[in-house]
Amino acid sequence: MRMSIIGSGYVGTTIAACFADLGHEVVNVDIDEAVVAAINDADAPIHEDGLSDLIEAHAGPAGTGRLRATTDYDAVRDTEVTFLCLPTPQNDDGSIDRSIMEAGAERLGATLAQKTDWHSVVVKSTVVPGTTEDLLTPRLESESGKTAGEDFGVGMNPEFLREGTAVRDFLDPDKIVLGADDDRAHADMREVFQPLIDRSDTPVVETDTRTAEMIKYANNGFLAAKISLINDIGNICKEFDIDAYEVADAIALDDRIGEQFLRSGLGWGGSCFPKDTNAIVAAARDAGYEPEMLASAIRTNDRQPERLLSLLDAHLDVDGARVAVLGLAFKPGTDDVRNSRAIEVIRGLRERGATVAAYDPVATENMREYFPDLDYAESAQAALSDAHAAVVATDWDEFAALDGEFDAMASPIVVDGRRVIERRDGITYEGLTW
Ligand SMILES: NC(=O)c1ccc[n+]([C@@H]2O[C@H](COP(=O)([O-])OP(=O)(O)OC[C@H]3O[C@@H](n4cnc5c(N)ncnc54)[C@H](O)[C@@H]3O)[C@@H](O)[C@H]2O)c1
Ligand SMILES: O=c1ccn([C@@H]2O[C@H](COP(=O)(O)OP(=O)(O)O[C@H]3O[C@H](CO)[C@@H](O)[C@H](O)[C@H]3O)[C@@H](O)[C@H]2O)c(=O)[nH]1
Repeated sequence: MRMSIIGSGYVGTTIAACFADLGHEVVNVDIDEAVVAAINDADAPIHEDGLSDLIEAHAGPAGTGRLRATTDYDAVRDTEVTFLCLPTPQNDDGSIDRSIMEAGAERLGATLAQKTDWHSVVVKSTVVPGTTEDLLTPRLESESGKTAGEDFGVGMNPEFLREGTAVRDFLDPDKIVLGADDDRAHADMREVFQPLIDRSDTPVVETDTRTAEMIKYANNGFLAAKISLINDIGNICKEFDIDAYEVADAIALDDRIGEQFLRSGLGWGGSCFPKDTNAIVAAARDAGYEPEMLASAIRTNDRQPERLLSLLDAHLDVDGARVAVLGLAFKPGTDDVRNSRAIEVIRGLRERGATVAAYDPVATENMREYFPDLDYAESAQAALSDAHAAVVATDWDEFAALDGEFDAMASPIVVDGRRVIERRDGITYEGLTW
């Protein structure tokens, strides 16, 4: 199919390259000229495993020609289906800011006004239940002068990919959820995903747009709460001098619990769990329901960085000390630092008067936007050198291999928020929940 993808960030770029790989003809539309230029030069604008290869295969002069990018919304006119992958950031009260989606729908609607044939619009962004039906469809209708369900279709297809494994997750998903309020939009979405469905036997859930929107929040809320629950259990374990990882391994043997998302520690960050849990809590409250469990999951998550710092306080007067922070990305495999727990750790260290030496294999440039004046090190070894303590905020594999590097510390105190360093002779080691 001929597809346009509006918004070329972590989701839009990944799915555009993957859809091109599945045989579709894809154009990415983004307002950021640097992103557009990168894709047209066959470069990945973000760090994501496997993405460069796909972009190189399909974009640029040497590619198949199935992937290109532009800043011009008119490109939509030559396509049959458009995916909206625009950001839905968090407002101060936790609710989502729908203004970017609204503006995108308006521009898309104005473009559709000039189209004579059927077109389907698919909302890929995470939006609270009712957003597609009550806000985006009316904007598309008013700007295009057309009627949804008659002249164009509207669907909602939540995305479940994880950063760091985005390409793999998209091409081998656990499920595909197709929400639409009319049959033709459902059929168009199915056609787009058919090559994927055929090759991977993926279960497809067909539903209406509101339910599809809610499935996304339920999925993320459940997973975020699962981590908060294991963190709560982990904090209890720490008080009783029990290893929470041994406990987690045992409960994971119960099929009803399962082994995934039981890694306790510094908690969940990223562009999704914090924003999405807050958004669904705000939406529930707005509707008159107090969601105690989800609100509590957020509170548990919020206090983990301070728990880590208080473990450090027990070993060192941080005021005036040099503290190495190992890991800045919100998880390994990505350069994304949005809502990274490292941000809270660094804030807490600076409030205590520490000098922070920070290191991450790929996320340093992005962290500079939050903290321009940290001492950013070129390697873990350089960050550890002369440090009075180190805290581990991201579970990058390379940190597990650190050994003699600890010898260069002024005092070898390691507080591990991600269980990545082995306890060893010669360092004072403190795990957050073990
Ligand atoms: N990041 C993830 O892992 C993930 C996974 C599933 C769902 N989601 C959801 O997908 C949506 C997009 O997330 P993301 O992480 O890809 O966002 P992002 O911030 O990485 O990218 C958004 C892109 O949209 C562009 N943009 C902004 N306004 C625009 C406009 N008016 N027209 C065209 N382009 C515009 C920006 O330049 C940017 O490149 C969000 O709702 C998010 O919650 C994200
Ligand atoms: O056992 C675990 C697993 C994860 N995390 C943390 O949880 C956060 C989120 O991790 P992960 O879910 O792997 O990454 P995301 O890319 O944020 O993906 C989540 O958010 C996306 C955006 O909505 C969804 O599409 C994905 O399905 C959902 O897993 C990170 O800070 C991890 O360090 C833990 O602390 N313990």
